[in-house]
Amino acid sequence: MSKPIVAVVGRPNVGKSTLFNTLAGERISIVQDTPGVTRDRIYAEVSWLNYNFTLIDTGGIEPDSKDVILSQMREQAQIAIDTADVIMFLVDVRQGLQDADGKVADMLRRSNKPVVLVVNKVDDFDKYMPDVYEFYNLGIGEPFPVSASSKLGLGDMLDEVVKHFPPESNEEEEDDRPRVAIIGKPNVGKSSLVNKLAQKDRVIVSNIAGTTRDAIDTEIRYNGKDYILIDTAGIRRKNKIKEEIERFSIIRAVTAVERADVVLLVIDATEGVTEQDAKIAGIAHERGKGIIICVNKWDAVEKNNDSVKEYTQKIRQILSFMPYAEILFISALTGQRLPKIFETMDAVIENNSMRVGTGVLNEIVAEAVAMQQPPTDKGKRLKIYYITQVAVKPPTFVIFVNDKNLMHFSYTRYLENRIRDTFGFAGTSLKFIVRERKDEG
Ligand SMILES: Nc1nc2c(ncn2[C@@H]2O[C@H](COP(=O)(O)OP(=O)(O)OP(=O)(O)O)[C@@H](O)[C@H]2O)c(=O)[nH]1
Ligand SMILES: Nc1nc2c(ncn2[C@@H]2O[C@H](COP(=O)(O)OP(=O)(O)OP(=O)(O)O)[C@@H](O)[C@H]2O)c(=O)[nH]1
Repeated sequence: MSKPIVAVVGRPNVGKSTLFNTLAGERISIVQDTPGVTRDRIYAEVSWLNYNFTLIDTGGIEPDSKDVILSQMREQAQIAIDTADVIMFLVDVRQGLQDADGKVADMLRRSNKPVVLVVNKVDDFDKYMPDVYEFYNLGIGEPFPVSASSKLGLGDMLDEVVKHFPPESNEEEEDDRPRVAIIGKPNVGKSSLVNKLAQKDRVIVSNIAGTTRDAIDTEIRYNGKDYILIDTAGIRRKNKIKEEIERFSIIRAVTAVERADVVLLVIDATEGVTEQDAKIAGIAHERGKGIIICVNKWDAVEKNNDSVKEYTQKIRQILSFMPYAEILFISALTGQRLPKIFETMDAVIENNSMRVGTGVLNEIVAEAVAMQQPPTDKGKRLKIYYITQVAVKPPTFVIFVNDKNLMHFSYTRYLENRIRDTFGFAGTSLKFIVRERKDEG
């Protein structure tokens, strides 16, 4: 089930970051072993009642002259319109209604996207409510008063936001064709790869029914099998600032990965793997998707016998949080290893939804425990009672133990590796949940 996307739009200083932090809370730093992205406040996972959604901050505007602010706000709003299921339009009760707010409101209204008007800095409802009503003039509906910093009014606001989420069982869920997201930094060759994969077999380029987003999906057929390519390269922005281009490529990646079964992370071989590649890779890793690293432009690299080995080492080092990812050296230009991409995609998708039996799983773990004693702390040894797979996409295992605190990351890693020795699970992350069961042993 892909999570709804909620984008926050608003003028500088209205409190976007504050709202973001309040809603995302500690969840922002949950993934310790993935690089930067979550800490950049570009996106975060939010849980509210039974709802989970991805919050995106399209902002990051430097306050400048009024003209610049307006044009940047339009840009932000456009990104939100292109990517989000629901838009939160944030305004500031202290600054009151501004010209730019009106212009952006017009734009949002025309998009027909659900918009929730949020009036921030209402720290005292009695005092500020009369000023809140002024925002009805924007013509985008009822203003929801909140205080992001004092955590007031957020419940009512979120109730309104989740009301607009698309119904859970839409056509996209029933469609069993694999969905492939092609992500990567600007200029690494994403469009070229999409075109090469689609080639003459491109069937339709269309909006897939049931999605409220405007992403363009391409349906392709290879060896008699259908796939849907989720294209993040099609949308062009005339951003001038480097940080903005980066922010936008991350937002595009988040929204595409959310809907995908398998992710092709495209890296430019002529540049080598970089920290920004790692940030984008982290998006797919966090969401437990199948991952294939496509080292593109391999035709343009001067190679020797060690090139593949050297590139692989460097990738494994910079993307150390995803040692399970498949790596392919390709050329979107010449079509080198195109069949291999499809073959690997099929395998990775299968691995990402593979189930293994509880019996054999427990045998493997028992053997692993016999080979390497579980850790102890203050004379108490970790005991592993039982392991079972509870979910797929990604394969998720629950391990029952005597004391959670004794289950170190390194021992989980060890068990993961033993499980991989038997079942492979190439290209997919595995998730482990440790539960305590005090009554045994
Ligand atoms: N009184 C009050 N101040 C707030 C509230 N929310 C945010 N602020 C303050 O407003 C200022 C701007 O908040 P930010 O969250 O940085 O605003 P922003 O929209 O992210 O700003 P940019 O990064 O410039 O786009 C800060 O000084 C916050 O402390 C609120 O609910 N009440
Ligand atoms: N030599 C070589 N050049 C390539 C290859 N793939 C793409 N290119 C070139 O790299 C440049 C960027 O390719 P695009 O496909 O536009 O890259 P993109 O990732 O879609 O770029 P954005 O839309 O900006 O994110 C173009 O000049 C391509 O011709 C390849 O396999 N080999």
